[in-house]
Amino acid sequence: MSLAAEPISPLLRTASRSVQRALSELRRGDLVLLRGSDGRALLLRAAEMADAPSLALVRQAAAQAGGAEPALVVTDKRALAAGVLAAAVDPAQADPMGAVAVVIAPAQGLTPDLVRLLADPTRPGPAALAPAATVRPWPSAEGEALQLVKLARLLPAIVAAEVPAARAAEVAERHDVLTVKGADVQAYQAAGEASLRQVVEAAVPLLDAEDTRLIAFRAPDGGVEHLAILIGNPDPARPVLARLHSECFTGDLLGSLRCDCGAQLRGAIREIAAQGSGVVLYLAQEGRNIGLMNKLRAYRLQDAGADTVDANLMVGFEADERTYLPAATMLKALGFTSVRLMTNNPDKLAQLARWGVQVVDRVPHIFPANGHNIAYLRTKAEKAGHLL
Ligand SMILES: Nc1nc2c(ncn2[C@@H]2O[C@H](COP(=O)(O)OP(=O)(O)OP(=O)(O)O)[C@@H](O)[C@H]2O)c(=O)[nH]1
Ligand SMILES: [Zn+2]
Repeated sequence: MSLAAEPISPLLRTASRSVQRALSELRRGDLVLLRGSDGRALLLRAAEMADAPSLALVRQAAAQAGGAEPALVVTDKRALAAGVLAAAVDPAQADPMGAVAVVIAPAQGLTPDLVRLLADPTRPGPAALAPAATVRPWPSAEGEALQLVKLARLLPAIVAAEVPAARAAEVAERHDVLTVKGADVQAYQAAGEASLRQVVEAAVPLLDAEDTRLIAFRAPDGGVEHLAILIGNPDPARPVLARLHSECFTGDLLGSLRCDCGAQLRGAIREIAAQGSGVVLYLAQEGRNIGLMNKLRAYRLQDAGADTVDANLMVGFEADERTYLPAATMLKALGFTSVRLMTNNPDKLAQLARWGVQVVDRVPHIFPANGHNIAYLRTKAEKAGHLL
């Protein structure tokens, strides 16, 4: 078993440091100054925390430097759901996950009510006023700002005021605001996922698989942690029985009946133990990588009639925000270059191959519906192409 010890480049170290700091500022509701890779500068904060005083501060700080009125930036999916965009945007303009930034600049100015109404689908407010919307093709400062709030696990919406690039440093200094570069936001994610490193390995006998070791991986920025659940002693020279499991707090831990995650996790462990050896990768990608809070928002919309795919779009995310680069990195670090993959999800097969892991076989991984998750399973088959 090799230790994945690719040295982290000084460039990535700098990028991840400033991105991580920006995430923490945004989660606290503080301002951040983003120098977009399109050369533009935005003073921004997460829409989720915007109230009257914080909107006033953005407005005043930008105006002082000859900047623009604050606008609201959401994804194309959210703008469509909120009725601000009339038609889908050309996917050629989208970021690598498929999102396009849409800037909404209401003629009467941005108010906390309008921000809430347009950004948060679970908190309806007064009727929308059909404000003007501008599409910003990728890469743009707005697109990079949306990636930041997604990484911060907040609602994918920001309040942003453009300031003249020449005065960006002055604005940041006067208001003691952290500056982050759009190029660093772009570099951060893929590079971090590709350089996960093993931190610790320990024996953890499981009810259904006594001969089990947990091998913990951490991203070099100290952030996300993923686990390999290694059962028995798989021979790396042969295709390894493997399951990629995305974290589901509600299903895995609480036994929620809304999904099939708990049954799939325990079923994978049982099946691998029965066959002798294999690995479950437990990926920190809660809610198809939108985070638990946003998944609960999506559940609210599902309770009001949306399906699991549309609910994600209405909150402003893609239907599925996962990449399996971390999974491929972990498999290779464990010495496994070919797998028999337990899944019904064609995207997992395609992405593993894309990241250099050979999938020699697909093992269906289907469990009986439970009365609460029938619509969820049907939607995965009909809309996400699941092989059920
Ligand atoms: N956003 C969102 N995430 C959900 C919902 N229901 C379950 N999830 C998440 O979906 C993920 C479960 O996916 P997996 O079981 O790994 O994979 P899959 O895409 O179903 O594919 P399989 O390999 O066939 O099981 C977990 O991260 C769950 O938290 C939902 O309604 N909305
Ligand atoms: Zn689940």
